[in-house]
Amino acid sequence: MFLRSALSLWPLARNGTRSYSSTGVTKLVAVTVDDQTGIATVNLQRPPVNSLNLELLTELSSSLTDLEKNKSRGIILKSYSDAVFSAGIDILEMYKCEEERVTLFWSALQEVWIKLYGHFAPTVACINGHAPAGGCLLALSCEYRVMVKEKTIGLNETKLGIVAPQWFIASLVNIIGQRQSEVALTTGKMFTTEEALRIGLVDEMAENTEDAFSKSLEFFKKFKNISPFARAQTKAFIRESTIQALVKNREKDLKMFINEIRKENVQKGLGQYLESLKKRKVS
Ligand SMILES: CCCCCCCCCCCC/C=C/CC(=O)SCCNC(=O)CCNC(=O)[C@H](O)C(C)(C)COP(=O)(O)OP(=O)(O)OC[C@H]1O[C@@H](n2cnc3c(N)ncnc32)[C@H](O)[C@@H]1OP(=O)(O)O
Repeated sequence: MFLRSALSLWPLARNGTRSYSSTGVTKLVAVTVDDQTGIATVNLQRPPVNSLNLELLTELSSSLTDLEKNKSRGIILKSYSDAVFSAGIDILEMYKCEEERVTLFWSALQEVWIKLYGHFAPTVACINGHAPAGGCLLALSCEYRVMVKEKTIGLNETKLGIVAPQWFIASLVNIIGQRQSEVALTTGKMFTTEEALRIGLVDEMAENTEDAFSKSLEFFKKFKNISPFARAQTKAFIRESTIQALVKNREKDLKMFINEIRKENVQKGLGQYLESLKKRKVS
């Protein structure tokens, strides 16, 4: 009953889904809520590779707030593209960046992670494309991961000459354990879907996006006979210490980020990495 009235805030589309965007105009994040199940699909749509810039993160953050307020029954996070789930942080947010913008940018990333990692309803990452670094972080924040075959995922920060912050690391350790994380992080390992499945970094492999989406929907059925309150509170207890570690240190984490990326050698490395991405395209 409550769900129905909450969902009525969203305009109903002909196919039984309600669409909305946090800004009133669908832009970088499109949310549709299935009228029957109350499950929201959050589609990242920033071509070409869904790299995470301030605007995308701001929209994602307000979409997550709206879903929390509207008591969504669950979230499926996916990409508009069948090639890339998210290329991670937009390198241009870190390369030759202005202090004011980079402060807003990193704060928005922290905010998204806190909201997604701690979202009360079940969350699934439908990883229908490559998911390096920040893209992997978004997937790790969800409770369940379904990944399309022959894609790649991982926290490859060291390959860019940067260090993954503690909360990135904790998100990985909580899923694959300390030993596997240490090897993966220090080597900047990008796992194929098959490898990721083998070490438990993802939970299921899918043939294609459609299959991944339908497997993502199946996940919610596990909670058919479980009290939503008991489920949500258990999740909160399990995730609380990881979330609090960042919440209590947001300012310190922000300063560390700004300090780190402004280093001359880091800026040089980021510049070279950007160049290599462009060259890779030509060859
Ligand atoms: C004491 C010290 C303590 C320290 C504490 C910590 C302090 C903080 C440290 C900082 C941490 C910062 C964390 C960062 C995490 C990140 O997310 S960094 C980003 C990492 N991302 C990547 O490495 C992905 C790079 N991209 C790719 O590998 C590929 O693009 C792809 C596999 C995703 C897709 O391949 P394909 O479909 O072939 O597309 P492309 O032709 O490669 O790309 C199209 C287009 O997009 C541009 N692009 C790709 N990725 C990015 C990106 N991340 N940012 C910006 N732009 C990107 C690419 O250059 C192409 O552009 P053009 O069309 O050529 O203009």
